[in-house]
Amino acid sequence: MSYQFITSAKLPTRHGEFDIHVFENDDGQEHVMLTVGLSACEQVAADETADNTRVPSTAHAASEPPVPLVRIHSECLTGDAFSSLKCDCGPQLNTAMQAIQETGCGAILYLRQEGRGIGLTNKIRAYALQDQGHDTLDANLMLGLPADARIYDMCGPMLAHVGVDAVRLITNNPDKVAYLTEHGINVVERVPLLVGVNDMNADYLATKRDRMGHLLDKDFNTAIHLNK
Ligand SMILES: Nc1nc2c(ncn2[C@@H]2O[C@H](COP(=O)(O)OP(=O)(O)OP(=O)(O)O)[C@@H](O)[C@H]2O)c(=O)[nH]1
Ligand SMILES: [Zn+2]
Repeated sequence: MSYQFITSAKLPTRHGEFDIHVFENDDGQEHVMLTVGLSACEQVAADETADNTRVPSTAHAASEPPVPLVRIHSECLTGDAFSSLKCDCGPQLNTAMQAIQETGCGAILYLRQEGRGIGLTNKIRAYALQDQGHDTLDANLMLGLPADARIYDMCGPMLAHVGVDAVRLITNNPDKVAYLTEHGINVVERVPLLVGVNDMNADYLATKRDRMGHLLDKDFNTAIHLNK
């Protein structure tokens, strides 16, 4: 599958101004990236290269350009748009946008892989099974669907478009770290993100921790609580 950059524009948000970039794959599926400060990061890097012969190495290290803070976020219509309490997606998205604005250098890759890649209709079918008491993993399996059908091969081309080959990745999901690392993107740091825990999603988070390998501790409190 190949991914083409289509267009970009400014996007003011309540967290600050981003650039929004749209990409399309061969099937016409759209993925979106929000960026802030990446051209500024590149400018620092370019200045560093130009000054390299004159700047002592310690000073050079001190003024290294920041590694962009990046969130790979999978579409969740119910959480991102409708403030669902069944998951943590909405608070994760907002917190990541805020944190990236605060660092001044980073990106949100908003991947159109609703319902961990099974699509909205199947996710709502899975929710119906969850209403009957099944957990998030079993509900997918009972529908004959994979636990997680997502792919991440669009991330490399999207990041390359803005010159990023090293990231501080905001995630609790080790699959994302592994995928990027295996595909030539240096994950300098994993930044845990735990926000939006409530009585309605505590079991869901526990299932992700206990059955899906997500890096959340017993009481959900080892992850850094970024701003809510
Ligand atoms: N099939 C299914 N998908 C869900 C469910 N709840 C949330 N999702 C989807 O799960 C995706 C988000 O994945 P998560 O497992 O919450 O988190 P992650 O992206 O793997 O990991 P983090 O980077 O730590 O957030 C979004 O596409 C949601 O639409 C559910 O109960 N069933
Ligand atoms: Zn969600």
